[in-house]
Amino acid sequence: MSNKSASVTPMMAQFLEIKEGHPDALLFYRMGDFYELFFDDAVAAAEALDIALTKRGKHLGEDIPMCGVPVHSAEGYLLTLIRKGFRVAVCEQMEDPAEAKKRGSKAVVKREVVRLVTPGTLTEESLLDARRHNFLAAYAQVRGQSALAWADISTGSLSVMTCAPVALGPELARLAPREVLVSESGEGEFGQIIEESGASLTVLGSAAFDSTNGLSRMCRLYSVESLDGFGSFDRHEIAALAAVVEYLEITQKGKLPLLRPPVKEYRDGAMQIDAATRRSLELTNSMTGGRAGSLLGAIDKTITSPGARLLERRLSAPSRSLETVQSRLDSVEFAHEQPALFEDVREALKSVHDLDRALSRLALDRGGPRDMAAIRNSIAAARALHDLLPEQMPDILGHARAGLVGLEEIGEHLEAALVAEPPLLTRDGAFIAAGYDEELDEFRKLRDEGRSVIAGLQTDYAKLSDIASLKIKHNNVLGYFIETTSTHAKKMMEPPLSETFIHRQTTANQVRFTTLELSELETRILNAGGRVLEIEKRLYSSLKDRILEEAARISALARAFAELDVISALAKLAREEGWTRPVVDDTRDFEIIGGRHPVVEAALKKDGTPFVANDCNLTEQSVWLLTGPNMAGKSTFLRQNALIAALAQTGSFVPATSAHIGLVSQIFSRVGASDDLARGRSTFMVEMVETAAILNQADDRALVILDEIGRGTSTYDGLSIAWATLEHLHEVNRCRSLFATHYHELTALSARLEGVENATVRVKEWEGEVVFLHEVKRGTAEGSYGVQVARLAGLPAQVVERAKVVLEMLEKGERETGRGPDSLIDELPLFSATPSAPSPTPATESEVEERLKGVLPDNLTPREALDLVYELKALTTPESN
Ligand SMILES: Nc1ncnc2c1ncn2[C@@H]1O[C@H](COP(=O)(O)OP(=O)(O)OP(=O)(O)O)[C@@H](O)[C@H]1O
Repeated sequence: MSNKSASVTPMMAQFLEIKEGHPDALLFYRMGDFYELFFDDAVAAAEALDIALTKRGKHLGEDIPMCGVPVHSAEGYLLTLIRKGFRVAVCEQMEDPAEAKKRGSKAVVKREVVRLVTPGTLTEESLLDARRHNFLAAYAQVRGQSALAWADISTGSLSVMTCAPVALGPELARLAPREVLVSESGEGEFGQIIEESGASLTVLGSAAFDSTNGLSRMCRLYSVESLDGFGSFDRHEIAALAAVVEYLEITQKGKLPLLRPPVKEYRDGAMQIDAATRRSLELTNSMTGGRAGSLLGAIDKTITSPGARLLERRLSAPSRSLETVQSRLDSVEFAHEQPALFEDVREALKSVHDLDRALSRLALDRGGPRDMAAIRNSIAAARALHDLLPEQMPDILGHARAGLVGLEEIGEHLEAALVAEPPLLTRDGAFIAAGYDEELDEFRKLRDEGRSVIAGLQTDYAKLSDIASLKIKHNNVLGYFIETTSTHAKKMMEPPLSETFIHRQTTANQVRFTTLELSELETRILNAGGRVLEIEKRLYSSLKDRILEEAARISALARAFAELDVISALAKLAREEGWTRPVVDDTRDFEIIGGRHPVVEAALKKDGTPFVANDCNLTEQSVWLLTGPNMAGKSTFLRQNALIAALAQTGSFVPATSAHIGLVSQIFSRVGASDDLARGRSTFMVEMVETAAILNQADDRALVILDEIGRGTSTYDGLSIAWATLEHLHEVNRCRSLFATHYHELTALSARLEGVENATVRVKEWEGEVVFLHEVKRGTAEGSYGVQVARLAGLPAQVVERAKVVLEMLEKGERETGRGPDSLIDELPLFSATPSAPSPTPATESEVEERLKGVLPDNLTPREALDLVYELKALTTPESN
């Protein structure tokens, strides 16, 4: 494709040259109202977008494949392409085609790539999920130390954290960045981890990660001599930050977004939750991927998008600082106690906009008047909120309140400058309010009221000439002109009137004139529209500068809104759902009374089924060994306790009657492993890898939840692994754990291990059926009821009956002979030879009843009656067929 030949048209030559600079992006080549794509780009885009592939001219004797998308609807196509993993280089026309023509008929319009659109660098509202962050991250290693930096250019946040390679996976799982940068040398080691996190991987040259150049790049960005004012950053952290900034410069073509100073985060500041735990707890995403069905989905009552993003950040990283947790809880409690006041706060928040994203678009010149109006309206809302809130409030609320003021001046300025409901784009003007700029008002008057200005002039001239019939008219040849009948020609063309009126044309009955004033007026009217636009654009630009000067304060306002939103949302949730404030302290206690699983509870509520609350106490005995039949509610119980801990340390009230939680450092949860075919691991292998991670990492402040460890292998192997794992947790990790198992043999361990308590989820047997009570009680399960549960699931009656027989024999055999299943198997009669066990409640009963219901005995012939008897017999005893 880069092979140029003499037959290449100038335009194609330009295309090829630009494309050469962006080999791994689709090139959106602007041609008038379309972005055109050529060659392989066209083929790939046409398929991805499901649009027609055509051709345009020839290159080296071959047709050039082409497709195109209209500029006005390009965003939708961009979104599809980005979602499908492409990156797009947007190449614009940098001059008016008329300019190019001046250089000769063959001259090509100047074009340049103005932006590279990649998953991590989106800013358009339509391309972003308002309630989620869009992070771009970079992972750097300098002299054996590593750091992860991440930015959301749509909000301007930039953070960095020292992050050893083992922590990379968990941190990526927490942040869920859309795109991660690594250096060429890091690709081999980290590429897979990054891709497994779901992010798109971008490899940059090592120079982008150079910490010395990086430091000066960062200093230039913030116009400072050193970064010390923002905190102390190590070389590897600077390298990661600098790579993010470098990449933004590359993709935004030098136009840097408004990045706030970098914030240094510490891994041990937050509860550590690895990727598998996040998945199994469904903290912020459900198993199926979305917010719906996740804990976040169930608890999010925020009103604003920045509030939703803050809540997600908090819930993704529950705090490990007692001070932070208490302070958040104090604020939620305050809001909880004043429902009326905080309903008003929520009402006021409805007129608050996404300030961070508006600011970012303005800074990147992708904004518009509506972004300014968003800032204006939000400042007005801030004032209203400030008036609502009392002076004396807990810290976080107090700080938020203080952040609501200080922008009055710019607020008033924007009130005066902008119309109430400005249009989206600057292109067509009409967003600056009347009375803001005299010159603009005048030009608008000329443009809009041109006719009446002219009508006024007509009256003036009629008076001056004393010709009542004098008219000012307009045609396309002359433009505006003054017209009188021929009878007045002489008078008009003689002094003193000829000093004012200049003769233009004489027709059969009329004479036409102009005046200096009229032609000036005409030029002004003609230019007025253009001038109006020009002035509006100039004013837009100076308003934008004013806003950007206040960016730091506007960001602080945005944070204040988000904080108020999160706190009032959590308070509302607690009130509506009857949640309580947890006691969080520095102990290793863990006692939940009447705990509930918020997501399962909400799902049950829809069917009108009540959720059974359950207690959990790991204070005395730190390990609970939970047995109970399938479907009894073990997984729900396990998860709910982990979720309650996460919620408490997020700073939220919790779904329980009371909760006492000693700060949890890490949560590990393995609930129902699944295959990881992509990595070539079986269910069992995944489970073992994950169990290994827990046993190697859990410290004595961890909370570990293990569900049916070892079920993916043979009974004895599984039992032994579960046994040893439980012992290790108890003796070595010494953490608080909930351990659910089907191996009833394990319950014997509680007698030997002091810190192990048996618990079970109760069921009742009623008329041969299991009834789930969902109640967790200390003690061991009486049976496993697996066969009964299988029947509930609709397993064919024959299979259920057969399973019962096998089970009975196995149990009996083991009891009486102490032999294992292998030796018993030979003694079991084969399936076909099984005596038909009378079923207490045959599954076919209803079929018989149904068949009988449709029979009218009086209408049956003897032969039909006999057939019916055979038919019914067949239905009740299928084995005899
Ligand atoms: N406390 C509860 N109150 C009411 N219903 C519950 C409760 N706990 C669980 N359930 C219901 O029981 C269903 C099964 O729960 P869960 O998946 O926790 O069972 P399990 O014992 O882990 O089963 P398995 O061993 O088969 O995985 C849930 O989907 C829910 O509908």
